[in-house]
Amino acid sequence: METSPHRPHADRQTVPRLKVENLAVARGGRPVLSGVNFLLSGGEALVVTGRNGVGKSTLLRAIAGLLPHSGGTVALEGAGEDQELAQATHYLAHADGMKAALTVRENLDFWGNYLGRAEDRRSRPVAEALAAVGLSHALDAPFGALSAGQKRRAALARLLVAFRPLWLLDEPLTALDRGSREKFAAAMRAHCALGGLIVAATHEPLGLEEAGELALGAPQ
Ligand SMILES: Nc1ncnc2c1ncn2[C@@H]1O[C@H](COP(=O)(O)OP(=O)(O)OP(=O)(O)O)[C@@H](O)[C@H]1O
Repeated sequence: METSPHRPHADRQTVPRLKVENLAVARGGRPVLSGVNFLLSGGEALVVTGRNGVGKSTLLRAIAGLLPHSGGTVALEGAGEDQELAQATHYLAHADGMKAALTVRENLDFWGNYLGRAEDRRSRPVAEALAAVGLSHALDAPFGALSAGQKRRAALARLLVAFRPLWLLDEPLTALDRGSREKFAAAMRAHCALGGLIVAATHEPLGLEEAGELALGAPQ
């Protein structure tokens, strides 16, 4: 599957490139993906579509290095000196990765420090990240007391508190209302404008008109 997404304005000085070549992945001993090819450069987004069970989450997990490849290669070039793909990636799946008893601020402070926010000037302060997802009012609320959509917004703010060039997003819009979706679309556009890359699996429009599409076939 080949695709060449549209390329909006990005910081061209250190343009990272995600190169996926002839990728094949099996699950439970059964081939799920084969012959997946695409090239994504800093500033670009790719939306992965396809029916339930076709392998969208499998593709994201394989790119993140969480599933072995039965063939092909995944390489992130130019993300930073000696930077491994894992250190250059935010992988957002269904779990929120937050502690219920800690406040939203405490959770995001933890993640920002753990993920090395000080290492990149594009990392955003916690208050700014929460404003970007419309959750400023919940800064000091325990994470466990948030609604499903608010929890998702806090998880999305985690992407912003420590800049990492590659975002792998699995159904990022789950539980978000319309206003939150628009805010997150703006955050994704801002990430691309900073030279970031986004690969997102979704059944719903992300609000990124310039994104390329990788339509996985062979419905299960
Ligand atoms: N842990 C597992 N062990 C074996 N097979 C699995 C496992 N997880 C997923 N699969 C299989 O891999 C295939 C791809 O699953 P995947 O979750 O990647 O699909 P998807 O396109 O993301 O689906 P959805 O739209 O429902 O989220 C499916 O046929 C599924 O049954």
